[in-house]
Amino acid sequence: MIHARGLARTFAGRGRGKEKEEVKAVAGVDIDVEKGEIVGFLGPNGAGKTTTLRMLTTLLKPTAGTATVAGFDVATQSQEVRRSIGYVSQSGSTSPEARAGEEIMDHGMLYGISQKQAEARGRELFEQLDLDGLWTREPRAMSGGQRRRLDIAMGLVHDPTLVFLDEPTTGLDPQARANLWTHISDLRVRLGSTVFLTTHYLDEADALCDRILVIDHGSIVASDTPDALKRQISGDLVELVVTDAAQAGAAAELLARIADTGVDTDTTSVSARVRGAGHEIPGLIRALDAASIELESIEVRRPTLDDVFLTLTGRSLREDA
Ligand SMILES: Nc1ncnc2c1ncn2[C@@H]1O[C@H](COP(=O)(O)OP(=O)(O)OP(=O)(O)O)[C@@H](O)[C@H]1O
Repeated sequence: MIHARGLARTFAGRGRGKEKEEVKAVAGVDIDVEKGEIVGFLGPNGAGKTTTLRMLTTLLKPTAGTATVAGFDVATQSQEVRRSIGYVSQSGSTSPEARAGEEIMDHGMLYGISQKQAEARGRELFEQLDLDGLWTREPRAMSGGQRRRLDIAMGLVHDPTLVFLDEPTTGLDPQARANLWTHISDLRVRLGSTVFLTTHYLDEADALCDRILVIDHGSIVASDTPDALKRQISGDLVELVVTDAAQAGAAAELLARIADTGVDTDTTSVSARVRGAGHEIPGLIRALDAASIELESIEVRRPTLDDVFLTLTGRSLREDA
């Protein structure tokens, strides 16, 4: 559905001095997305997510590389690409004064479907996306979650085989986000859609996506299932907090015996990654006890996607987001 090779975009710097330098927003990415996949495109602010999405949706010309989307070339067949895809931008596309139903019908007709078809399809999408009873409501009088679902309905009214969603849940409360995840997953079940979405949220990518592409500084640094990415991290994070900072060194020595990585010590806190921590912890506690090291707490944490990101890029995605 999406096949990009060496896709790149450079922007001319507009400022003075260092700001005049070119910005390599996307530095030559290869992307393959197959039919029916839900793929998450993840990365911190400024990593190149929106620029890539805008190139794939033909809104921005690449400075190098090639891409086919839904079987059409983004450079030479932009009309065909646009007719085959739905694109829901970060800001949404509804006008606050229009009525929701009119908006969706106008949008369908813009894509060349008849008024009758647009109304039938629009009403069907309202039902599927829990927007029943809101056909004549103005988008400005809707909740954030309802407005975002209306944006998605607009992106789907012409039955695209491939949908691009740019940060679909940013700004929504946790319940509205989880609700939207269900609707996005349903798109594939009901319509067989392929979904390519950008997100800052690791939990979103984890819950929703079959596969995750991580982009950092314009390059793709990982592409795999959420589970496989998490498996790349060796071991659970074990963190001990000792009562007396003077005993941290001795605790670090004992932790080092079972650790798969170096041990980090910060005043009273001592941590390291330990493979199979569940088996190793009882012995560690006995050893600490025998050495009369008093613990304030012990915590074991399974690897998260944030750990994957930290390992790949040396930065925490959560901090950046
Ligand atoms: N029109 C432009 N002119 C100059 N630089 C740009 C332009 N658009 C984007 N950039 C730069 O390209 C880089 C990538 O931006 P992009 O919007 O693709 O990142 P992003 O991953 O989508 O970020 P965010 O999560 O904040 O939306 C950034 O350094 C940005 O400042």
